[in-house]
Amino acid sequence: MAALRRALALPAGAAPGRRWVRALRRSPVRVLPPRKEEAEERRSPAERGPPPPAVERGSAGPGLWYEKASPGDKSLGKVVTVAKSRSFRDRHGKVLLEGHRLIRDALEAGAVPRALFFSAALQLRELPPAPLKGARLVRVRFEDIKCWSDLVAPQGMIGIFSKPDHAKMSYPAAQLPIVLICDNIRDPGNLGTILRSAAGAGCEKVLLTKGCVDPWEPKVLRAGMGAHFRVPIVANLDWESVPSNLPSGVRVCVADNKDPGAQAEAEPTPRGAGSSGSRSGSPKAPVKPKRGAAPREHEDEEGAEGVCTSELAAQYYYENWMQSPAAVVVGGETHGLSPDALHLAASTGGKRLVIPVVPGVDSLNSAVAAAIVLFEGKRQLQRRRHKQEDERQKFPVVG
Ligand SMILES: C[S@@+](CC[C@H](N)C(=O)[O-])C[C@H]1O[C@@H](n2cnc3c(N)ncnc32)[C@H](O)[C@@H]1O
Repeated sequence: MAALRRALALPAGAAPGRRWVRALRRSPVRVLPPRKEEAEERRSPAERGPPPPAVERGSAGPGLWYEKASPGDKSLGKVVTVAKSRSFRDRHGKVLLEGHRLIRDALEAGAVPRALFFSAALQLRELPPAPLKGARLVRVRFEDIKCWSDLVAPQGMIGIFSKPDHAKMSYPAAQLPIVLICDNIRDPGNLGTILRSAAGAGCEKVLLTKGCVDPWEPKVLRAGMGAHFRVPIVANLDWESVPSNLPSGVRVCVADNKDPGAQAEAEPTPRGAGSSGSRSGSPKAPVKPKRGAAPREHEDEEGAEGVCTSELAAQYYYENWMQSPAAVVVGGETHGLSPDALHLAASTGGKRLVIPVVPGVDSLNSAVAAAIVLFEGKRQLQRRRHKQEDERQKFPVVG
């Protein structure tokens, strides 16, 4: 039991599940006698010193001791499988990170490693050594890591970290005063791609409402390509707590695929029979949903007393909307924008931003829509800054 607990970097006394117990029974990992080991865990890494002589060990630098897993040790593979599960993340507040680059990014941002499995001591030397001193380091065969890995090209390194707390991490300075809000994004590939775009645009932060896929799921991490350590992510928010995570005076806009300008053009037109397909009309008029029609997010669930979301004006995304600070909501793959998102936008004087698409195409992928709107926000901001700079140069303040 203690062996698996140690491998999963769980505190002494943590109650492991049945799967772990089964894994432990088959574990040939060599450990200290349990009681002694648990006392050992309570000591600081500095007090602990090198691993006990019962464990074959090596050194990757001053004070950096690692254990060598014995050949044929199957238990570590199980450890990795368990550590990939959502229940492990939720119950123990730990996440699994794979790949040298991602692990280095995590360490540099201040994430706390608990256990690290690696295949070459050289790789370990390329990581910042200080945070590693508190972690259990285990050298395993590259072949084993390849078996456990989810990557197409495994990099020989897998780590178990405390689930990063955005408030305690350090990120590159934001370059775009936009908070992106993900409203029920369920697909891991989409969420990872959205995070990557938000990090690429230099967003302030990303809020994930309850119902979004867990950002620490391996597929999200994979698609995120390191974005998790470049932009703060606040997950699992209910809509009541979204406003307290936004800057004051923010205007919340929503990316909306329901283009009112397109409604009049529902009939398909043969290719070449008219313009390029994009609409010339403006979507600006607020849309009032018809009573009795299929429930649409614009309907006000709170009745006449609530915020009238049907009054949320629509405009094309390339028309001016960017003001600092801003927030943008992108809707989920299946249901699109939630009534809560529309309420929040209406209550902050926000707009619906429509990316026009050709007739017959219902919507874009949520990650694509998010990227288009974010980078357009960035373009508008830069254009305004350049204009202000030009004006300053044309009319310098004398005095
Ligand atoms: C796949 S779409 C949602 C489709 C959903 N079945 C619906 O009809 O609402 C996911 C989200 O991407 C964004 N989106 C997709 N296409 C868009 C467009 N043309 N303009 C603006 N946002 C768009 C919206 O936020 C939308 O809620």
